[in-house]
Amino acid sequence: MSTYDSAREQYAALGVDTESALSRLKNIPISIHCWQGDDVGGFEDPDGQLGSGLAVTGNYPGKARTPDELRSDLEKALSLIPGNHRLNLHAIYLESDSKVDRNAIEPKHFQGWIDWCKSQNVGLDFNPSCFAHPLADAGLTLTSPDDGIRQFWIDHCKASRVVADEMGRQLGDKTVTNIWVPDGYKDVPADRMAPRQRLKDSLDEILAAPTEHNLDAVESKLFGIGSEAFVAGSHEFYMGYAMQKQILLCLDAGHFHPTEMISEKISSCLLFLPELLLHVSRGVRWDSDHVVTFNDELLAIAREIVANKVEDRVHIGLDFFDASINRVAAWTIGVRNTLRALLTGLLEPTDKLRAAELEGDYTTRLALMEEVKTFPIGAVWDEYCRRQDVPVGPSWLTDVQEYEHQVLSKR
Ligand SMILES: C[C@H](O)[C@H](O)[C@@H](O)C(=O)CO
Ligand SMILES: [Mn+2]
Repeated sequence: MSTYDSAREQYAALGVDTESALSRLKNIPISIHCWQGDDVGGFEDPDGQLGSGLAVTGNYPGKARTPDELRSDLEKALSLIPGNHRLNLHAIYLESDSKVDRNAIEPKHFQGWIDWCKSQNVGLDFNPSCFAHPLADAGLTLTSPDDGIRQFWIDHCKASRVVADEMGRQLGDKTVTNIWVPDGYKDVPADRMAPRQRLKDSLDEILAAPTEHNLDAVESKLFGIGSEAFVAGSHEFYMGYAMQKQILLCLDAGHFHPTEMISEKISSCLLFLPELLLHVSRGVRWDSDHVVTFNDELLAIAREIVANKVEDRVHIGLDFFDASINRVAAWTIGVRNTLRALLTGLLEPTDKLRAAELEGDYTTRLALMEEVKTFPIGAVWDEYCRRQDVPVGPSWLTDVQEYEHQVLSKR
């Protein structure tokens, strides 16, 4: 008997069908963030500085310097990840022979990405980039009291929605467009209301035009480097805004107090919002954007999605950037972990756990939850990788090392 057949029997005895878990997993796309591939650099300016509270540490050789290099690295990662996924692109990854400022971006500047996504059977998500720009140096974009600066960023976000709508149209899909702005203050503000009023007014203007192939999302944050005392786009702000407009709220796992978990928020948010976007990340003491590991919070996030059967309402994006390790490996580790966590949730005996809970039998609930933790999820995962024709176990690392030797080390 194969290890998979034996695992299937073990799960079946608990009332869990491994085959239906695998077919559900196949239909859950992960939106893979392009920015892990080049340390959030983009292709506007090779010497551009990141800033706006975003920081990437590490100097691992071989980062992508051009769109073609980034696409080649993504193709390598995709070949090691089971399933069909999406690409999450920032506006700074545009392609143009001449300088295009952010307020002038057009779909044509992203045609190369759209065509690549089509060729790879990959969906596409988008983000205006309200950072790493002289007009963001003061740390204020959509909340700026300077009308000219504020209008510039409003126009960038409007243009981004036009780009996203066209991406969705060409790919026969809906593009999720996520707005995150760094705006805040290092020290205690004298006025918390006015910046938030300006943010609300800016968003109202940005979202006024209807789109057909685009879903809007807004992302909150507790604090950033340089905005330790106040961030205009707080959780309460965006939760209220998303509810009022019935748009997507983006929950980034690194954007809350370190003991505050987004897994706990998913069910509450979905009672009041149509859909959610997640930025699955891993903060270590702060919003440090480490590669996601197979830890308790990742398991809890995945479990909330599949146990509640809300995978069609929760868009799963990744958001980490580690420049201290091989970047293709970073993607591969993060996406494989996220899928493995979803599979773990899909293999949970949810019906039995919920029945025990309803009967007030918390002993059975706890006992089953603990026993299932050491069930052979690895054998089911390996079977999934085998069926999807991607490397089983850690053998993918040899592929990445070979790619590093042949391609990355020559950059
Ligand atoms: C580059 C990303 O969009 C950015 O990380 C944002 O999503 C964020 O999480 C900022 O802290
Ligand atoms: Mn994020």
